[in-house]
Amino acid sequence: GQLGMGLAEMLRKQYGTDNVILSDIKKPPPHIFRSGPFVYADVLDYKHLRELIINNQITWLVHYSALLSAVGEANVALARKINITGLHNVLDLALENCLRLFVPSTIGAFGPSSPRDPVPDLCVQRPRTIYGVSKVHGELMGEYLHHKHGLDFRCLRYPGVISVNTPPGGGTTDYAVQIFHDALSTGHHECYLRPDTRLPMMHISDCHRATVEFMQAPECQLSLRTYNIAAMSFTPEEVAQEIRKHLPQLKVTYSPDSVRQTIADSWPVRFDDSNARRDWGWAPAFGLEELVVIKLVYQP
Ligand SMILES: NC(=O)C1=CN([C@@H]2O[C@H](COP(=O)(O)OP(=O)(O)OC[C@H]3O[C@@H](n4cnc5c(N)ncnc54)[C@H](O)[C@@H]3O)[C@@H](O)[C@H]2O)C=CC1
Ligand SMILES: CC(=O)[C@H](N)C(=O)O
Repeated sequence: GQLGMGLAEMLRKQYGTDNVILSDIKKPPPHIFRSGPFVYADVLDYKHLRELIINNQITWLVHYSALLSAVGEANVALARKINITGLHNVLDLALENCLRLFVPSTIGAFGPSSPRDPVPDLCVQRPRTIYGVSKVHGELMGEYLHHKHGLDFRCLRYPGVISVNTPPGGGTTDYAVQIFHDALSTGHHECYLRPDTRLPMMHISDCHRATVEFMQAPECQLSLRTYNIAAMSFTPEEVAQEIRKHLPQLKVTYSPDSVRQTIADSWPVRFDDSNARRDWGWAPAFGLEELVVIKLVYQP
């Protein structure tokens, strides 16, 4: 997906093009296919993953494959398979082959009984989506294998990521990507969330940088294996208002979708990322103002 392609690009700049293999079950766009090694790999195919790891002398594994929150609710059986069975395959392979393993978690790993403003790293986690349940399971499995067998498992809970202008994978925070696309094309965005729905968000470049910096942090600096990372929190109304500073004609109408609104209402409104800041020096570069400028003026 979007996040994997961007992260591969960043890692290739640091570690060399041929030293980073991108994989998916979907065909990437031609410029990605040409930009470095790409292989087909299904996370449900354990033997094939093992073959890839051994034949390519893999040392780090970044596991991004997942069904996101809204799509997961629409297909729970598939989400369970990809998000849980797929994760188990990856955990076993990482342990077996002494790989450093990164798996992202999400604001979706919290639920209505978690503190929401702000949510700390350690608190009640009772999410009500299959996506959230699978992510909490991932956090716990990774930490368990770290403590029991020394697996170098690292996990960041990402906010909603504002990626480039391509269709996102069916999440609850996708409107925040779509609204920029609509602002620049038709000038009209129909939002599936209520105007006052506040959620933690992050520009994709901050997300990639956090991931790489966290992966590179010496183990002795980490007091946790799963950290919240934050950059900004906004509502549809606030982001629309900020966009109108540049494109005053933007029109936003609201037609809340009950599935995604219910999910959003159960998620944190703000992330407490003080542990990430203290332990390995996390600091975001983009707030709402900078996000809107880069999206509308430079459009990455
Ligand atoms: N985009 C966001 O706002 C956030 C993303 N994350 C996490 O980051 C990761 C990446 O997210 P995105 O790139 O946004 O999602 P995405 O939906 O764009 O990408 C997921 C990728 O997984 C692939 N996939 C599906 N089934 C597979 C299988 N059986 N084997 C191998 N690959 C398979 C899909 O083809 C897709 O390219 C996910 O784990 C997600 O939970 C966490 C929080 C926020
Ligand atoms: C925040 C996420 O994990 C993802 N973007 C989603 O909305 O499902």
